[in-house]
Amino acid sequence: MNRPAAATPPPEPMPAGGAAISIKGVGKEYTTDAGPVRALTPTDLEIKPREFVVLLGPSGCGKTTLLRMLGGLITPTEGSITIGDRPLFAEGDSSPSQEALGSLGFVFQQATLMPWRKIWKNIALPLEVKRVKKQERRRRAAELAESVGLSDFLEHYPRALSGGMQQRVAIARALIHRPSILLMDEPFGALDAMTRDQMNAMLQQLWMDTGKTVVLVTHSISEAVFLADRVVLLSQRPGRIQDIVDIDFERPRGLDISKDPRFGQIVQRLRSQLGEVS
Ligand SMILES: Nc1ncnc2c1ncn2[C@@H]1O[C@H](COP(=O)(O)OP(=O)(O)OP(=O)(O)O)[C@@H](O)[C@H]1O
Repeated sequence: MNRPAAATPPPEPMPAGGAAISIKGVGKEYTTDAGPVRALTPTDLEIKPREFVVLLGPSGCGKTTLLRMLGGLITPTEGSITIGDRPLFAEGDSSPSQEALGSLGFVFQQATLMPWRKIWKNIALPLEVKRVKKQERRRRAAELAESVGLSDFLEHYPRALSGGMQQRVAIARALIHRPSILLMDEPFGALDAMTRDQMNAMLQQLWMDTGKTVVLVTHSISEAVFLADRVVLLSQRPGRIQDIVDIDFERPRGLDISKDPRFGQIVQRLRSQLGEVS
């Protein structure tokens, strides 16, 4: 595994003792031709600065819906979301505050790189939009490429990279504007099991090195227990928080932690809870 270096600067300061993300009564009902679809019941959750929270739950329980609302990509039907001390959505807002959006980076299941752009230019794309000078874009892209173990690929094109490497590029791209919070929607869901394990180890190290707050959605119970400080278990649609499980294994966690009997017990507990609701 490529062990990333501690390259990125510390995240933006958060209010002392305050939450990184505060979710109050946030719910979502989609309007469809067949009528309203309630995806998420009004939900409260506080996420601490530098915390690693994993959203876990059965298919269709509203995990992606919640994450996309945190990312300002869709509007809550009710409730409010605050990022640090900045409202992202106040109650009744129909669009997110641009100021709060600056604290957020988003990683999707697909890397969606631009095939005609070199890796460093893919990583630096958000800075190009902000008209940052080329030398500075190149410097910051190289720094982040190092932190995700891709220093040797800056001048390559995406086609030369495996799926896991492309997802590393997507993570670097999401971090290039120095957000304090990283939102990840099944980022490794399309990868094979071995690559996924490596990516989880890389992500844990990156999180430890950079001090970001991470919210990650997954279907995988073992991935959730390996990565999380807290697993937030959502019930079947319409989603609601069914349980919150603290995971207190020491960091860094090695991949062999899955052999620890206590790891197995937590996985089993979550599995039976998921079984109860699916
Ligand atoms: N744009 C939309 N319009 C209408 N209904 C939607 C829309 N997006 C999601 N839904 C519905 O809302 C519910 C929650 O979807 P969501 O994608 O948030 O769940 P999920 O837990 O992320 O599912 P999965 O694990 O399968 O990705 C589902 O029933 C889904 O069909």
